[in-house]
Amino acid sequence: MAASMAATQQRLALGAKQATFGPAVAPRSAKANASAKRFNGLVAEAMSSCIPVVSSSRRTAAARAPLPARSSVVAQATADGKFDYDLVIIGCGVGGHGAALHAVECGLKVAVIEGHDIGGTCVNRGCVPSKALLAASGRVREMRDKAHLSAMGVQVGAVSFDRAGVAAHAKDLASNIQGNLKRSLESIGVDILTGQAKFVGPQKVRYGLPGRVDIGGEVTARDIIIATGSVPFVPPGIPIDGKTVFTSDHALKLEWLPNWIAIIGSGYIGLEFSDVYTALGTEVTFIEAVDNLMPGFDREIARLAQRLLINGRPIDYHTGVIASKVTPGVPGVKPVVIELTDFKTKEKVDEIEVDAVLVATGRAPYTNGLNLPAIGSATDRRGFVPVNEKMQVLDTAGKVVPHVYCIGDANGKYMLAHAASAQGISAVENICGRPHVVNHLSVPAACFTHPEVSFVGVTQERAEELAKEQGFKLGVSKTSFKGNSKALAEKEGDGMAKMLYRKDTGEILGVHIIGLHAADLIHEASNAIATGQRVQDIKFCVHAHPTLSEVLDELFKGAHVEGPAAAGNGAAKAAAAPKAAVAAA
Ligand SMILES: Cc1cc2nc3c(=O)[nH]c(=O)nc-3n(C[C@H](O)[C@H](O)[C@H](O)COP(=O)(O)OP(=O)(O)OC[C@H]3O[C@@H](n4cnc5c(N)ncnc54)[C@H](O)[C@@H]3O)c2cc1C
Ligand SMILES: NC(=O)c1ccc[n+]([C@@H]2O[C@H](COP(=O)([O-])OP(=O)(O)OC[C@H]3O[C@@H](n4cnc5c(N)ncnc54)[C@H](O)[C@@H]3O)[C@@H](O)[C@H]2O)c1
Repeated sequence: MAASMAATQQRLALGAKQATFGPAVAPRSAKANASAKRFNGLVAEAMSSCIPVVSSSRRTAAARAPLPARSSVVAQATADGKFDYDLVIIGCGVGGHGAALHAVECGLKVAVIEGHDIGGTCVNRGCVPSKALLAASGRVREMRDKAHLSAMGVQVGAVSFDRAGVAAHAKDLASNIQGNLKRSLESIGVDILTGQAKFVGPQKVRYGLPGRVDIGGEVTARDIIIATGSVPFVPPGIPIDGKTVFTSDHALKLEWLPNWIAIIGSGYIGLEFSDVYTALGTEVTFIEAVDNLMPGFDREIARLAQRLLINGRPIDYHTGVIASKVTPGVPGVKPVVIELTDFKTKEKVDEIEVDAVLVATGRAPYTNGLNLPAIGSATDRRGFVPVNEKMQVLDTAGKVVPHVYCIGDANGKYMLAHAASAQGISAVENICGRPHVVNHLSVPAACFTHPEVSFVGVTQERAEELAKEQGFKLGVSKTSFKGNSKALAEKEGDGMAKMLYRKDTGEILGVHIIGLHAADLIHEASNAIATGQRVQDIKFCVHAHPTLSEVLDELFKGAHVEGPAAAGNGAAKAAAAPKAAVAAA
């Protein structure tokens, strides 16, 4: 599984390289982009329109911007002549894309049906453009940090940036990567069908675009994967005007930089945008329903994150409150008014005025319109498609619907891009008759702030509960970036890593990192969990010096397993290695 995932990623990287050096490079200037749009309907509509948001009271059924692209494809039947395709994937975000690549590798005849833009949220309105904004604004922050630079003997003059240039970087990157994804599918013979798809019966899907008789059709497939993703969730009482009150969909366009922005929600999106905004000179006020900021993170890591990412920056916060009513303003003329209500008592506690509001309160599945009753299924009350651990869709009685799978944000298991892709690969494995289950506890997560925060597995709070429930002794090992030569050379000693493990078996339960390049560092831990490596084994692995990865090396070496498991295989393997090397020589 890890190998096929890596292979998929390699193909993605290859696609990117081809686009960079090959003839199909997307133009970078705004003018050139404009002309490219005329030829690439997929890109054009994606970039110029906003997707619907889900309000808690009403699901916006408004059609996504129409995608004038390919009309219906006349498919040649599968080998047995029974179906048009072996596999049809509804939705071509990163989940659908990953599944399609793996399915072709497994010899299946595949079509994807995409209703809006290839690449979905991640490429067009998520991971990719947000990381471009973080990269550019992070550079501004770094170059303006005179104290940090002068401590290394470096002086810089005034540092300026061009907002439109930063925005163009994000837009161009998304457009490039969207093109790469599309080409990577076309090059291996995946049919890309355009339109919103819905079930019209078992193993049969109809797709099309409102008002476009030239686009659409009906296809049959032996297996179908639903990969329709998610859209921003907006709580009641918050009207989105896209100008002064907006979601990440609008914020990523960086159309203006308010002097003061309130960010509702201090999760991934809130934190990453606070990093972008404060680096570019905007003051931030967090409004968080829970009593502490970053409630989804391990408490100790969240406290340090608060010190590093919040306290030293122009950020204040209100916790334990919700924005019960928001009245949009007019940019530069009239402020936005936010009524704050105590989350527990429901009493109005305050009113604040800001220039803009970013709503970052989670995401809702985009699953309406799929017509699940046609296959005997229905979404749960939050709109997620119910699945079992093999990603097979369940019917209203909880039984497996044959030949239908759901992956990614639409099933709500873990709303991350790489989780969607891993689930897609897993579903294809199951379709091919090789039973497979994704271990979500080995799926890493990262927040790309400066410094980054990353983790895999459970928090310390959850690990303590597990230790009590299951009667084992919990081990906690910690290291600091302050003792790491590479981090100190970079004058980036702020940060820590923490590992939670079972003292009796050495099983790794969770690893949390905050510090320079934490998002890259976490993979040694996530791979260890995925492959069942234990502390007593991994502590014998050798890390290059001086590297940040030694933060993890120390973390593993600092762990102590007790009892019979303590010796592990590591010592034995380490002792055997020289003999093996001699034998090989
Ligand atoms: C601002 C932001 C930043 C993010 N950053 C990261 C990050 O750094 N790392 C990370 O791992 N995750 C990140 N995420 C989350 C990540 O984007 C999602 O988890 C991921 O995109 C989910 O992939 P998916 O394939 O399930 O769905 P999506 O990417 O949402 O794709 C679903 C696709 O299905 C299409 N579709 C929907 N209904 C139909 C239909 N009926 N017929 C045909 N097509 C349909 C949609 O148009 C869409 O293209 C971020 C999200 C946001 C909003
Ligand atoms: N780096 C990444 O991997 C990355 C980056 C961005 C987004 N994402 C994904 O996108 C999804 C959405 O991100 P997000 O930050 O919107 O959601 P989130 O679930 O990470 O955080 C939402 C926050 O909003 C708070 N909240 C909810 N309702 C509220 C209300 N009415 N008033 C005040 N606070 C409220 C919650 O307590 C929580 O802290 C996440 O599931 C995440 O997986 C990932």
